[in-house]
Amino acid sequence: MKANLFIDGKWIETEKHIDVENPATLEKIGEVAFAEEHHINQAVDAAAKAFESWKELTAYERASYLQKWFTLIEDHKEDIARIMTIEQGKPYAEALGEVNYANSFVSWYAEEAKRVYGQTVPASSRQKRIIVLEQPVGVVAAITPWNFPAAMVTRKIAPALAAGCTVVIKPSEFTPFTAYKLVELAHEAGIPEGVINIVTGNPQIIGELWMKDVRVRKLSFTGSTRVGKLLMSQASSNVKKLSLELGGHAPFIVTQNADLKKAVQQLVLTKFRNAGQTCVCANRIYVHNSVVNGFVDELKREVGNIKVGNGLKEGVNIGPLINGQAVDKVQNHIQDAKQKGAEVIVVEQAIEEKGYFVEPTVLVNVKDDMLCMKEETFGPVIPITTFETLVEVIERANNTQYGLAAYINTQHIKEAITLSEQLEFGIIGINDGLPATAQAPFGGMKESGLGREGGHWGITEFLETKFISLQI
Ligand SMILES: NC(=O)c1ccc[n+]([C@@H]2O[C@H](COP(=O)([O-])OP(=O)(O)OC[C@H]3O[C@@H](n4cnc5c(N)ncnc54)[C@H](O)[C@@H]3O)[C@@H](O)[C@H]2O)c1
Ligand SMILES: O=C[C@H](O)CS(=O)(=O)O
Repeated sequence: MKANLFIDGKWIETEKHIDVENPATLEKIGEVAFAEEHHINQAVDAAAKAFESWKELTAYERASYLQKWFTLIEDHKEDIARIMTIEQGKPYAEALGEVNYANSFVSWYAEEAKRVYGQTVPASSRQKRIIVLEQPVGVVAAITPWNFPAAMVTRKIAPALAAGCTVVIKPSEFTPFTAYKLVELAHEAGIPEGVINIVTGNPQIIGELWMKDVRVRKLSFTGSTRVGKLLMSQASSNVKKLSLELGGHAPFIVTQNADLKKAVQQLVLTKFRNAGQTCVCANRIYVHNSVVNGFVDELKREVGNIKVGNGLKEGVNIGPLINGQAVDKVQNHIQDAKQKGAEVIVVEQAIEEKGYFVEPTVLVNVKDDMLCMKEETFGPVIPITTFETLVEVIERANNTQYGLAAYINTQHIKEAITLSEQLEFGIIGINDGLPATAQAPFGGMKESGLGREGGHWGITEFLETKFISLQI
């Protein structure tokens, strides 16, 4: 595979390239363009020029372009899913699911474009009339991660275009081909030149240039909290609007009133999706001490059915991690827990290939001072600890700098409501390990980010509110 830059409606060759590897086989799968400084600035030139006409289209005209893009993504979803599995590693069925999830944002925002309403406000003076408009913010810089190479792209581009904004986007250099394919289809859908521009290269240089460019009025970033803080600092030089979707460290609480079989099913769903490489996966499992033995027995039965391998192979549930650094981090968390007294239960696998694979691992008798209880593990590791009271588990679950997702497993309504209201997280799944959906607000508190993606919340991130006072 090969991808050139796409700027102002044209594919642009570059002298330098970045190799992209298949994390399941470690083979080179292709090379992606490496943007020089003038390309990075040209992308903003193109987006700024296109904004002047794109913002003047009616919401219905923009919606029509998005609908055509939706149809082309649907027609090519198998190709996109295959690209994703080869460059990111997730099993093909999961990749196909992500393409459908990604495309649901395109269809949702094609409709939401038509519901960007203004307001009139009763004036306190008889001589005045108050009108409130919502207008597109302008050129958006979107920077996206490798773990959801399609959904994190459309979750930004679709609402931005629907609102009347234009976009310069930099996907992760680990998984660029999915994003380039989506942009190719947007071009095929007739979305005018300059409305979407995509570059890859040196992330730090691209970020610095876009953050200091005053024509870029909005940064929409999804990635680690570390990089999010860096970009936030750079963006402050010209007070850019910010949407930050950052790291998470989700608690997964199983009370004494939980349906243990269902709780285990939801845990496996949230934990092993994308081999545990999701911002909302359960990272800390708190089980009431009266049910922990039954829970662990049920979990062992469920995890014992999991198969690790190349995501293109039938029956594989978990693919490789994205790179060797990711494997080292996960193994470090496992060794740290073991040294501090955890019991390590590894689900042995017969893995034929030499990729970045990690076997599903359950850690029992986990203590709060272990690394896996404080840092994003981002791998197929389930640390289990116990608790006595709701007050205790709420305090321990909230004792983190993150605030993205949390999970509650109980059949007791009062417990569910009490926990939901007191847990400091932007997304709460009650007996639901997979809450994310295009119509709901996705995002976090504390160091998990700013703003929301999805639903009407997602389009307001790309709008400026203007107050007009008319003296008559
Ligand atoms: N909250 C969410 O919705 C969400 C979704 C997916 C992933 N994440 C988080 O993202 C992280 C995993 O993704 P990742 O490893 O790609 O994160 P990352 O922060 O390393 O990279 C994210 C993007 O930022 C770019 N980048 C890296 N350094 C940069 C710099 N100095 N300036 C500008 N751009 C830079 C990368 O090339 C990539 O495109 C995890 O922490 C995960 O929790 C959060
Ligand atoms: O990891 C990041 C994604 O946002 C997870 S989800 O697919 O949106 O739940």
